[in-house]
Amino acid sequence: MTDTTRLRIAVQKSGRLCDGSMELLKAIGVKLSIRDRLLIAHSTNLPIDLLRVRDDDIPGLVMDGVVDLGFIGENELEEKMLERQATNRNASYKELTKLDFGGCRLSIAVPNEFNYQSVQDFNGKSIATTYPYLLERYFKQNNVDASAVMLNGSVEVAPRAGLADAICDLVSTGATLEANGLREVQEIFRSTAVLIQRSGELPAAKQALVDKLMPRIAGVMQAKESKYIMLHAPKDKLKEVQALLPGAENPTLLPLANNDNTVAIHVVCTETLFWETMEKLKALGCSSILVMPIEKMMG
Ligand SMILES: Nc1ncnc2c1ncn2[C@@H]1O[C@H](COP(=O)(O)OP(=O)(O)OP(=O)(O)O)[C@@H](O)[C@H]1O
Ligand SMILES: O=P(O)(O)OC[C@H]1O[C@H](OP(=O)(O)OP(=O)(O)O)[C@H](O)[C@@H]1O
Ligand SMILES: [Mg+2]
Repeated sequence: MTDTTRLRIAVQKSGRLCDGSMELLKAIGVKLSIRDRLLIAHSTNLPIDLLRVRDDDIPGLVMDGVVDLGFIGENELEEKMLERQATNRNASYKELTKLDFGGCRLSIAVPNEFNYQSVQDFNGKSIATTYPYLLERYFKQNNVDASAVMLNGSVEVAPRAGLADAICDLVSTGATLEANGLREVQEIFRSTAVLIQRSGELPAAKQALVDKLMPRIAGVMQAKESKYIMLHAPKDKLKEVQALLPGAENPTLLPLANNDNTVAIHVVCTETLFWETMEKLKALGCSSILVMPIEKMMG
């Protein structure tokens, strides 16, 4: 019998979302004992079980209430939602937070020799994709009469293999398209990984655990974007120096031994400090400029 008191979280077993999800769980203090072959992994320090599955299965597991939470790409989530709505199955869930990994776009791409002018060029054409519902919604919105050819993998070889005129697939750097002689012509959906929860109420203890973990997730993501900055600055340039530091509030000013004209500034910046800004600080007379990563943050 499965233990229903433990929070069940679905994660992709291997693939583009796996590292981001597992690193995040580790960073928020969930210790896991993973055995590669096994579908289920138990946390050794919290009442959490991980279900390690193919990403396609995650929206359905959450919508059917089989798991409490799931890490999933918005593209897959939206596709499965449309599919379930079309077949009168429950498609509800709650989005807890967007995540800072899994960023990509779903785009239509055509062979380099395809003379593309506008989306109307797809009338009467066939497009290979793993996301037929998202693609059909897009064509419907644009009054295009095209057909989707469903392929679960190797979508990018479909035009060369004579299976379709164009493709609609995920793109990040564009390297896959380029390697297959294809050109991105139309973005139809922008996606990032998200953490979702099943709809309906969780038992109080599970909800309390989710409520404890969510600020930790926010803290980890905020820490990744933030930097701890230390520098020495001329006292008479403090205003100018502060104006250059992105998202910095209330810096700490510390006196320096045997130097009345200079102070040390310690500050947390909520954005990356670019080389250009460091060069401007130097030009103002600042020295010993250090930019350090922050591991965790709490308000
Ligand atoms: N190039 C990319 N860069 C960033 N994120 C991506 C990229 N490709 C896909 N993703 C995101 O990661 C999710 C999983 O992609 P992946 O290629 O690992 O899926 P898959 O081959 O369907 O894996 P599975 O075996 O679990 O079904 C995608 O649905 C998308 O949200
Ligand atoms: O624009 P790019 O940076 O080239 O990324 C896009 C590729 O990444 C994903 O596949 P992945 O590499 O995860 O392999 P898969 O096809 O086996 O899922 C996606 O399905 C594209 O094929
Ligand atoms: Mg998949």
